[in-house]
Amino acid sequence: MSQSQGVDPAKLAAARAAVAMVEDGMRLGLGTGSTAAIMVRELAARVAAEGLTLRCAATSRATAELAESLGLRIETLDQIGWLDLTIDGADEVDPHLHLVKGGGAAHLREKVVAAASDRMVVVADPAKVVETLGAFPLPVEVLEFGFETTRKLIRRALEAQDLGECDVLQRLRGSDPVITDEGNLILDLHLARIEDPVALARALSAIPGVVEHGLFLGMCDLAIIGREDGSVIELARNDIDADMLAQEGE
Ligand SMILES: O=C(CO)[C@H](O)[C@H](O)COP(=O)(O)O
Repeated sequence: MSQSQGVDPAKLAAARAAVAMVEDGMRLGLGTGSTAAIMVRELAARVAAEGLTLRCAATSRATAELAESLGLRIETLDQIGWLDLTIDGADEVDPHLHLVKGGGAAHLREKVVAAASDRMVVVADPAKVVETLGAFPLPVEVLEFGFETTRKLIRRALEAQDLGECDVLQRLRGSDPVITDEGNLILDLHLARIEDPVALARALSAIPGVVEHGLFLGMCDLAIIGREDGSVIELARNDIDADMLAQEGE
């Protein structure tokens, strides 16, 4: 299709395999991040070549702008109502297809869109596949109002889960706070390992100033992991085995 020069071959392979799943007439959610951006370019090229009729909702302003610049029409989620398929990237994917997302500060809209989709397919490179979530700092979108109080409550929740030693750092771009598309702030939780993502998700969601955390549990149906040689591995839940992890760690 359209792109390939200078594009990460593993991300491109994953993006192409996901775009091959798109059928005429589908209602699609378009993810955010570098892999999702490659997917959007591949999708736009397919639409142009085959004249597909699609309805698309974007998970961020950045994705909406990219898609529209490539000729894809973006509608709001409410205009479309429900989606057949969302294709998005991830920062980490574990053997249960639990995800950490939000490296691009878009996990709030990404979660809303994924929750309104029949299927969520993740596109990623092998570095994203982990046995245990947590090496990637967990993004938490929080309200500006009471920001320090919310940070304190998050620290308390982490202490209750024996994660009290971890840094809880505000995400900055240069010296300015990162502001999300919804006008909120991001705290990154440097946890190293998340032994019990379900318990952590529950504890974070119970804090009023937390708008949304980056744990996506039980939402992803399929992860397409691209490889440098252009091949892909498709992982349904519990398919990520020790062999693959060992191989990718070499
Ligand atoms: O969750 C996300 C944005 O909020 C991205 O999907 C995630 O950060 C992966 O991005 P990339 O494909 O650039 O590695």
